[in-house]
Amino acid sequence: MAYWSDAGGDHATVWALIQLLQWSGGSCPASAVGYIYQQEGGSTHRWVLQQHGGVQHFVSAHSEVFVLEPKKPGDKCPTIWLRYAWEQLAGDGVNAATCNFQGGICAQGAACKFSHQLSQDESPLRMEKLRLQVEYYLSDENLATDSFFQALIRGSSGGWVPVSTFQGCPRIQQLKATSEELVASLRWSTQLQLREWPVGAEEVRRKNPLPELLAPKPPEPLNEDTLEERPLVLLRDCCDGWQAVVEDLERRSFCFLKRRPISEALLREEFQELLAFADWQTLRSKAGAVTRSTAWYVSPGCCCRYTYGEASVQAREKPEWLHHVEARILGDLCGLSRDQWPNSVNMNLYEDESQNVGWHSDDEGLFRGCQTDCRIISASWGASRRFEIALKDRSHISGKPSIFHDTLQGIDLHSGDLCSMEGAFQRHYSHQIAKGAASGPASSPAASLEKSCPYSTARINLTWRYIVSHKPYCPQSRVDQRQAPCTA
Ligand SMILES: O=C(O)CCC(=O)C(=O)O
Ligand SMILES: [Fe+2]
Repeated sequence: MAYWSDAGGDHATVWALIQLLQWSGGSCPASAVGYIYQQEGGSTHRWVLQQHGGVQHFVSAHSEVFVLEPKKPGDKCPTIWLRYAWEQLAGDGVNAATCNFQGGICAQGAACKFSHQLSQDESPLRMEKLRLQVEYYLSDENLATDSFFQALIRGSSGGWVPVSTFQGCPRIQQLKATSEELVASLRWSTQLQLREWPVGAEEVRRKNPLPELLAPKPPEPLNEDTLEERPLVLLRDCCDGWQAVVEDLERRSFCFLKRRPISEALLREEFQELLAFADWQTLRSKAGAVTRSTAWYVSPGCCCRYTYGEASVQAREKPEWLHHVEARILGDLCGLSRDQWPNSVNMNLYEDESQNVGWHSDDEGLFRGCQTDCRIISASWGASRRFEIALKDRSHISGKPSIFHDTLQGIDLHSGDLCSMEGAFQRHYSHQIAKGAASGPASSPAASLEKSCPYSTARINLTWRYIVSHKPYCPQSRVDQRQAPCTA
């Protein structure tokens, strides 16, 4: 049967209390935060409370289990966890006013013996990321086409999936989640049911019936010319040192990588120069959070603005100070003569790993990247970040542009690395800079730099592209309709 014991505030404590609060409609006292509940077989808290005559009866009969003492120094204040739980419930449409624990803010003040610090790994944001990712794997949307999880669920008794399975999934691997963290995050799921017994073999399942697996879609006709039919000058034809990340002849799509060919000292100097001199504009999400900063430079005579979603950035003429960076990268490392240099460069500044650019292709009309062969050259300075690419899934069930998750591959871009996207890559593939750090060890000795130097945490990216279709208001629209030099 059930047993109860006191143990400082952990996830299980909060989860049990939330169950209590939801069930009691708010009559449970705010101080009822110091117990942990476990039961062999993993029945619900609600059932046990019912057996004990309801919350009020249980609280008065077992007052000894409601203690507000940390078990060891550093145990986190249960009310901190409660605050996030409260936000979670409020977000899910539960009337937060019925949760009678003062919004989870610790009312003890300095008298509270618990710790109020949360490490980054325990942050509610990370928990939410993990939960949302697992919920996605088991969602109607994913299971309509994901034969792996369909087979696993159909083959298991009761539809249970071991939590450890998700550790094999690319996004979870990228987040470096432990099984314990996954379990902790899933306690907050309203879509999934978690079975926590036996410990170490926890399982999760959908609350709703499994959707049908849709027949695989017939492959779209590719309609791409072969390189023999229509030659394409690739950067690897211009100079050595490029390794293929994508060499998809069928789709005429290419992505190449050139690892850092220059000294750390020079990279750091260039980073500082770009940081100080570029005309950075902050981009924000709809919720107001800074996603990254950007700067946009074009060749003389052009005034095409660059548009990101709802933000539009004014063009600046490529400045003098940029010339030596362009000469090193476009000239020395890409083997391009001056007249072959791209006529625009977009700069991105990611101040830390929470800033990113989500899945997209560089399909702006300016570059005609989805209509013609398009060469894009990108270079990195500072912190390493994960560059991910995947085939586009245009007819995704969600109706929104999406990717084929099983084609996702990623490379770590370190300081000094060059990356290219060429041919019809923008038509067939999407790319992103994922949130979070790169997965492998950084090749740059960032650790040896001063702590305060943003070079160790921030990343600057320059992306060179050819504007081939100027905006109607730009004077160049009347004079310059040349093809990008990659089209032979
Ligand atoms: O930061 C990067 O490496 C990629 C940036 C990018 O994809 C873009 O600006 O379109
Ligand atoms: Fe891009």
